[in-house]
Amino acid sequence: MRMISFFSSFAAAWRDYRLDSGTQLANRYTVRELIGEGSYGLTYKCTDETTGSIVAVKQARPSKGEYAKQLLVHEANVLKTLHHPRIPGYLDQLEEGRNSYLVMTFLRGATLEDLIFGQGRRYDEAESVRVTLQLLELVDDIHRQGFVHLDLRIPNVVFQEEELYLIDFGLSRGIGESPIALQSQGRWHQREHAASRAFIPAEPQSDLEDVGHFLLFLLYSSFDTKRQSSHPTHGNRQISESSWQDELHLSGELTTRVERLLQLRDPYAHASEAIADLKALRSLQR
Ligand SMILES: Nc1ncnc2c1ncn2[C@@H]1O[C@H](COP(=O)(O)OP(=O)(O)OP(=O)(O)O)[C@@H](O)[C@H]1O
Repeated sequence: MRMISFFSSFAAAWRDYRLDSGTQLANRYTVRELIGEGSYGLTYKCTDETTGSIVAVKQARPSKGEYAKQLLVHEANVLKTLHHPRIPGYLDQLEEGRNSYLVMTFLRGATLEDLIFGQGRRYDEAESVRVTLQLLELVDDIHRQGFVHLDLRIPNVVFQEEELYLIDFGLSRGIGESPIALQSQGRWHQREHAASRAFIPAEPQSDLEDVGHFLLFLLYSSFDTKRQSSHPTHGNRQISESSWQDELHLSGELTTRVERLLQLRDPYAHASEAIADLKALRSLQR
């Protein structure tokens, strides 16, 4: 059994080899460096030789087969429809050999996950609310365009000069739309993050609940330095809901807002309602 798992991870690593700097894709995009990787994609910073501009090229992770390709095509379709200056713009799609690629506008900056866990950035209550409001404004706009993101997590939020951007629309769906592309998947996919998220209702409330977990992550970033007891697992969306109230010692006003986002009481119906409520809190904090 252990030999099988050794060989399957070896095979996955071999199939997911990184493209070297200088590699040309479709005689147009020159790879400069790998900028990030997730479970389903490897993203490269490339030069578009026809325009001279820097672009981001996301490759469907070869070891994840057809499923990663389906997610990439889905993401491309979403980005073709959705338009916002704070999300990547769709540029192109390529098939080369057995590989599929999505070309999009390049976002400079670091993900919130890198800022908190890599650079030790801390967010106090006021800053956590300010950043969450930036996210909610963007999410509200996405909802108004008829979509839900459904994967609002700190690795999917990028900061460029203190401005917030959102990436990874692979799990995004139209509001009310049924789950995508899981029909042909083997059992091993069922345990994975994307599969576990695929059946979440495509409703604005699902995103608002994720925003609640996002806000807790920001708040826990300063809790970490103050006390050395329990803290959320790296990248894990499920922070213990029974304990954060005891651990974080938030003001009553902020606790109520987090609970409403997490749908533990009187849930917000729309992002705009949460925005108005957090803005009211911010004026109390001043
Ligand atoms: N448009 C972009 N500009 C700059 N960097 C990007 C862009 N898109 C993605 N990245 C980088 O690539 C990384 C992986 O991208 P992404 O999250 O879309 O991949 P994924 O495989 O779908 O991830 P996940 O496992 O979270 O589903 C990101 O964390 C980010 O660092």
